[in-house]
Amino acid sequence: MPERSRWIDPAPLEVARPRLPWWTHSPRWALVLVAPLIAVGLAVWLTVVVARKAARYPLAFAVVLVLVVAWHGWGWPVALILGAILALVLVGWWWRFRPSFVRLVLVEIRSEWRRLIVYTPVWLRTMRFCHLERTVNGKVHVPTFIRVRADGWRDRVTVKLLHGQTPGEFETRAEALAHSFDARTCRVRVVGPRRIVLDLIHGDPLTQPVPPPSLPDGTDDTTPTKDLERVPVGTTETGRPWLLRLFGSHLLAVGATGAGKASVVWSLLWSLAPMLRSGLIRVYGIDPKGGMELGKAPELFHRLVFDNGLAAVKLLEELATEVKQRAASFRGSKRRWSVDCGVPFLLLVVDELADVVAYQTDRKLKERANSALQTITSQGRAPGVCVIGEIQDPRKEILSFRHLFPTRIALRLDEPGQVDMVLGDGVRERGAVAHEISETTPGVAWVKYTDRREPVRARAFHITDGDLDRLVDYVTADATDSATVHELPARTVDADPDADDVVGEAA
Ligand SMILES: Nc1ncnc2c1ncn2[C@@H]1O[C@H](COP(=O)(O)OP(=O)(O)OP(=O)(O)O)[C@@H](O)[C@H]1O
Repeated sequence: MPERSRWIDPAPLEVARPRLPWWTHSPRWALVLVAPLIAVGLAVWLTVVVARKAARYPLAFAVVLVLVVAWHGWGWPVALILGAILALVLVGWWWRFRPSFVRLVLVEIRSEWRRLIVYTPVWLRTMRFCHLERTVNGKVHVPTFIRVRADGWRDRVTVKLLHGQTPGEFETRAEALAHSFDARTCRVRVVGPRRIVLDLIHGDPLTQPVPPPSLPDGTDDTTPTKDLERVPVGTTETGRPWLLRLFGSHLLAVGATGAGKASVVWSLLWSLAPMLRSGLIRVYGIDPKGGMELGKAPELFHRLVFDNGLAAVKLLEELATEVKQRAASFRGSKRRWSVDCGVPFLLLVVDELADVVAYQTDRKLKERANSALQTITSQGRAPGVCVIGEIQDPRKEILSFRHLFPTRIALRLDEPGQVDMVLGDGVRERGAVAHEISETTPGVAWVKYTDRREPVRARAFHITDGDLDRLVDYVTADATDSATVHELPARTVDADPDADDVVGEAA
C-alpha cells in the first residue's frame, strides 16, 4: 500500500482579484507616449477653470495677479505691504458700506466655500443614492449643478436636469436632498427649461417681528389704482416687500387661533392709511367676536358690526346691492372701477368668516349671508369691492365658495391637508409647509400667487396697539393739514352725493 501523503491539496483560493485601472496593464512605452498628452489635457482644463473664475470674479483675479507680480518683481515684503493695504481697504469697506460688501464680497466667498465644502464632495453620491441619475448602456448620467449661491440662511443650487427628467422627481426626493446637504428643508423652483433651483434652507430670516414702516407724510404723489394692486403688508423671507393685490381680488387669510390673521388686516390698513384719510377707500367690518379684534380701531371703519346676526347680514346685502348697482352704472361706459369714477373703493373685512356663513344658527340668516357674500365675491372685483375674510377652518363644508377668493394666505395651520385646501394641490410639495410654521412666529404665512408657480413665505408687519392708536390719529387727522390727499375731481357732491360723508367718516 503506497505511503499516504502528509500533504492535503489546498482549497482553491476564492478571493476577488483586485480590479486595477486600465493603464496599469498598458506597456510602459505607451504610457511614456501618452503622458505628455495627459499633461497638456490637465493644463488646458486648469486654464479653463482659472479663466472661468477670472471672468466671474475679475476684481479678485486682478488683485491676486498684482500680488503675484509684485512678489516676483520686488520680493515678498512689497507683496506683504500690498496685501496689508488690501486688507485695510476691505475692513474699511465692511465698516462703512456693509450691504455692498456683503453682496459683492461675503456672499461670493461664502458661495464658493459652500460649493467646495458641502456640494462638490457629495453631489455625485447623493444623486445616485436618491435615484436621480440615469444609466444608459452602462454609462451613468448625473444631473449637474451649475451654480451655488449662499445667502446665509439658504443655499440656491442651480441644477441642469437630464433629458427626460422632470422637476417633480426632485420634489419627491426633497426630504432626502435636505438631509444629504445638511439643510432643514429643500424646496424646488423651476427657473427655465431643464433648469431648476434647489433652495436648501438652513436658517429662518423671519424669526424676528417685522415693524411697520413709518406712515407716509402724505406729500408723495402716488397713483392709487396702482397702489391698490401692490399693497405692502410685510416682508418676504428674501427681504423683499410682501405685496398683496386688493383691486381685482379678494383675500382669504386662513390660520389657527393666534396665527396672526388679524395682523394681515391691520398691515393692509396701515399701508392704505393715506387713502383711508382721503376717503378714496371706505372700509366696512364684521367682527362676530363682539369687537375683540376690529373693535381695537373702530375709527378706521365706515361701518362696523359686532355680531353675526341680522345687522351683519343686512350689511352684506347692502354691499351686494351696491356691487350690482355699480356694475349696472359702469355697463357701457367703463369696464372697471377707477380712481376718477366718482365712488370710493370698498373694502369689507370679515373677522371669523365661519361665524357668518357656517356657525349662524338661524338657517334663513345663514342662507342670506352666504348668498350676499357670494354675490360680492363673484361680481365685486371689477366694480371696486374687495373682501378680506379671516377663517380658521378652510373646509368646503364651512366655506363652500373659497374658490371665489383668488388670493389665499396660509398662516400657521394644524394639518398638512389644510395647506392643500388653502393653497391648492401640489403647493405643499413645492415647499409651502404652513402646518410646520412655529407657534413662536405669528404673522408668518405662505402665499400662492396665481401667476407664480412657487409659493412665497412672508411675515406680516407687527402692528401693536400703540401703532393702531397712531394709525387712528393719522387717519382721523384733519385732511387739510396734508399737502397730498387724493383730491379726486370726481368726488364732488354732484358726482357722489355721499362723498362728504365718506371723508367725514374716514377722516
Ligand atoms: N405679524 C406679527 N408679528 C409678530 N407678532 C404677531 C404678529 N401677528 C400677531 N402677532 C402676535 O400674535 C398673537 C396672536 O395674534 P392675532 O390675535 O392677530 O392672531 P389671530 O390669528 O387673529 O388669532 P384669533 O384667531 O384668535 O383671533 C398676538 O399676541 C399678537 O401680538
